[in-house]
Amino acid sequence: MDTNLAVRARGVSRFFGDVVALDAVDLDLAQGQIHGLVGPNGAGKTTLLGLLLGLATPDEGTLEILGTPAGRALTAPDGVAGFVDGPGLYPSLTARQNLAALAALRGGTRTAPIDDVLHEVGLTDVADDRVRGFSLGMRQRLGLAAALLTRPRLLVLDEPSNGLDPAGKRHVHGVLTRLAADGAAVVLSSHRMDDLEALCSEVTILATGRVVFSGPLAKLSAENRELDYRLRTSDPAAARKLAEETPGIRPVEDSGARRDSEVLVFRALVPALDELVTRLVRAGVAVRELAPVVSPLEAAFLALTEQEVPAP
Ligand SMILES: Nc1ncnc2c1ncn2[C@@H]1O[C@H](COP(=O)(O)OP(=O)(O)OP(=O)(O)O)[C@@H](O)[C@H]1O
Repeated sequence: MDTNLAVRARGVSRFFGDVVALDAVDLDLAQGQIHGLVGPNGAGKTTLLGLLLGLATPDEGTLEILGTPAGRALTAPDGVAGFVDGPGLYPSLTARQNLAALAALRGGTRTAPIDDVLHEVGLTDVADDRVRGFSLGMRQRLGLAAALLTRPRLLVLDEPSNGLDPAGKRHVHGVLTRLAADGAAVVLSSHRMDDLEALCSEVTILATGRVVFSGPLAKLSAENRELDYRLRTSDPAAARKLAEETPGIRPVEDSGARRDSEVLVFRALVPALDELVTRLVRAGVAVRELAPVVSPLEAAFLALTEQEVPAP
């Protein structure tokens, strides 16, 4: 067994009647890493996270969590915390009382100080307010605080950025990054590719219950993959002409960009892109914006799950 792995799944399947929610999933989650889980609706993300939380057991395959084979009993494995389908909270209790109730359930000895976790997720000011009046984002943060209370070595989160405003999101990202830096494994699902790219070192892409990619985000980089790019310059006409003359640059006509638009959209590999930028600079054309229309992760997601690329 690889002791650096927080999770090792081999051939894990899970069925709901005729529905194959997970189909022979292999997954390695390393300690000290934040791992993103993406996939279209119904791909099996929540089902997989539920297995890690002990909410269900695999119908086929083997699953090791923090070095222990997942048994048949439906209990959260020791050292694992998190939630799927939103955190379970008592609405009539305050944030602090919710955490105290959870700490009492855990025996109180192995938990982190309540004030510390409230501070960590930025809920100190509303610690004594009833959860009934909390927004979705505040509930998400309290759910995270509840998970942190148990000092998890594996944190499992389903759409943790749901309902968070930009400041709340930054807060949560900071918490997760610190947790991973301290050696915990974090796995989270999200439909927000920008969140995953900002946070995760590794991703797994699921499609209809199967793993279609799993590995470092860097492996999905633009190096070996043609992407669509948007280019805005000080001289759109000159830029268009230079792009047409540069080998490997293909204009994308059906992208919604009009001929007279200031923005040029084209498809290219990175070396052709480098060449075009060099030619623009040499011709005295200033590059004001050059960016992929969709990020490398989103492009891979769309390609691997066979979804249509939206027009820019
Ligand atoms: N309790 C259940 N009973 C029957 N079918 C289920 C159950 N839970 C999940 N499924 C089915 O299993 C498949 C995977 O569902 P799951 O919720 O894991 O997907 P998901 O990737 O989390 O989707 P979403 O992005 O919409 O949350 C779907 O076809 C779903 O309908």
